[in-house]
Amino acid sequence: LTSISELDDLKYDFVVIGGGTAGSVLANRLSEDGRHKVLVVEAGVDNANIQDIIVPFLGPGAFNSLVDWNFTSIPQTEMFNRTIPLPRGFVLGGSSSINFMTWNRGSDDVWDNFARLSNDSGWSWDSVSRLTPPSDGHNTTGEVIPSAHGNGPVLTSLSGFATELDPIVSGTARSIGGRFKYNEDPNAGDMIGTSFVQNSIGHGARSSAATAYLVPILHRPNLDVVIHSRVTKVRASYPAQNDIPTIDTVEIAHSATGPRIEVTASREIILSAGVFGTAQLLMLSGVGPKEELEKRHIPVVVDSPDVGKHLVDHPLLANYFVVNSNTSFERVLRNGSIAEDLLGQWEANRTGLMVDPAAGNTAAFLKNPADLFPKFDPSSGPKSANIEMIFCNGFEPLGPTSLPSNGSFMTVITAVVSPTSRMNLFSFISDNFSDVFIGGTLTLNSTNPFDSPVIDPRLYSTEFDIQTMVQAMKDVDTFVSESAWEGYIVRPFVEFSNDEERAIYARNNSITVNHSVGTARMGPGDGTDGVVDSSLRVKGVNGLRIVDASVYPQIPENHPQAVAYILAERASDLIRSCHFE
Ligand SMILES: Cc1cc2nc3c(=O)[nH]c(=O)nc-3n(C[C@H](O)[C@H](O)[C@H](O)COP(=O)(O)OP(=O)(O)OC[C@H]3O[C@@H](n4cnc5c(N)ncnc54)[C@H](O)[C@@H]3O)c2cc1C
Repeated sequence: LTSISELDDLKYDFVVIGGGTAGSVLANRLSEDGRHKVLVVEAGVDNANIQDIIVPFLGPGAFNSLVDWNFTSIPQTEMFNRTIPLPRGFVLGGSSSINFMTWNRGSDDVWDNFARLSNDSGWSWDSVSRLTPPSDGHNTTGEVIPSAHGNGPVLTSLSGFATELDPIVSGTARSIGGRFKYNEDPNAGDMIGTSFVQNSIGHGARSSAATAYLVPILHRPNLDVVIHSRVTKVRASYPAQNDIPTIDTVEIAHSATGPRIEVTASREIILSAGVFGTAQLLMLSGVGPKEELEKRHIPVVVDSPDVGKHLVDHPLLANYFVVNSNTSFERVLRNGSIAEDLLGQWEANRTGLMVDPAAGNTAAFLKNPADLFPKFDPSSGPKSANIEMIFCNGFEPLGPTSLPSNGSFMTVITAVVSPTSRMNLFSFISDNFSDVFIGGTLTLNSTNPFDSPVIDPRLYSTEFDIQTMVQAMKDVDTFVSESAWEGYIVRPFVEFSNDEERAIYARNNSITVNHSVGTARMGPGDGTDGVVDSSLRVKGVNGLRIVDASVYPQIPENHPQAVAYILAERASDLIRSCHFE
């Protein structure tokens, strides 16, 4: 449905707010047995027939377009007051429809850590992906362990277009070993090492939550999906019993000034509006830090101090090298007719450069060297990294540097994947938690649901984060100085003589990997630590759960979309166990 005026009945069993990554999974699982009426309310547009979404190489074309919310951070103090773009999917499938498609389930200790932080052993290591053959059908022996993969509907595969970098990177990892050792399959429980990248791609096209979970079930008579419709508030329709209100009503609008329509849910409302939308909607509905709500004259339903706190993302830096190459992909970015030919090839038989995201076919997840921050490792455990490097066969325009008009390039993307810009200041020095909170925040800009919230990820707000990025830059230099790279690398695009120069460059040029999480995090029991309990129920009310990346109790040290799918699959089981006899 394209308008709320098309809804003929305003009463459902379940209402899912947001038809994004997690919301699409819930829509599917909750409507599966046909006995419950489910409504999905999506603010954004339809995902069908949008070329930048479907063709993997064209993915970045979706940023800053009509399928992107186009959020921007406030000026970042530790980045010379630069503002950082924060894209999010404004479309069915949500961010899974516009992301870079890298597929990491996380190490087993990411999941064990979720279980520890929520005091719920149910959050354990599990599998949800199905591996399909790469588009070029190449022999993948030694690049992936098929038995480590499950049978969920999202199609995942290795790259379908080999690049000259692939054998150099994997060969270097095998010869250098140590921190850079070769890892046959990063999705088999241990992420550490250098591997071939798996993507949420099947048969040369993006596999998103919309294509895998939502579109195939749109015919179900007990499911309604309405797009172009923004939820502006959730509330209780009758007085609280035992002081605990039951949230059962969703207010929806097309525009800031347009009429509000109310829909009720007899069983549950599930908030899956993503890391920015969910926290904003909670606060607009009176669930949030008391002082923040009172400042905006919003009646307090629940004083929930963690709403909008602990926002954290992975800082990203593009490291460029001038290389000897005839195949690096910037020729496609510079010349429209080459791009057209490659698109023609993709349309004809789903082969060629367009079948992969330009994100690179190989990546490494590394621990910091032991002497960088001795005895301090904020990651989830020994199989989770501090640093990621992604090797891209061309110039990735990620950050303020524009594509030079000539020359061939390699980009090595580096990221800090265990950032500490999320903690209390002293929490990692001793067990004495301090009140000095240094994590990122999301707060309201106004009470208008159509205004963007104020987003402050506080990138590089700790010494650990900036020094880890400097280490990552030096790790790249170490890796590419091995003999396998001789004759290929001409020179680094930017030369550094010391770590101070590296740190300044990182602060000046970093963006994020778009992995924001944590604004409504999960906490143990019923206490005020955390917005939701380990079953993802909002503390202090009945009838409302949150299922999306905002509930992660710690940022996973990997690309987080697969974590959202797994989270939503388990949430569906939890909800079904309460309501499905
Ligand atoms: C540009 C980009 C690149 C990324 N690259 C990768 C990658 O390569 N690999 C990886 O693993 N992860 C990647 N990620 C991260 C990953 O995609 C997200 O973490 C994940 O998809 C989040 O899922 P979600 O369900 O929490 O939110 P989303 O998928 O963002 O879903 C939220 C949905 O709610 C809707 N919504 C919001 N507010 C409202 C409202 N008020 N009313 C109605 N609907 C609303 C939104 O329109 C959206 O559809 C990337 C993200 C982005 C943005």
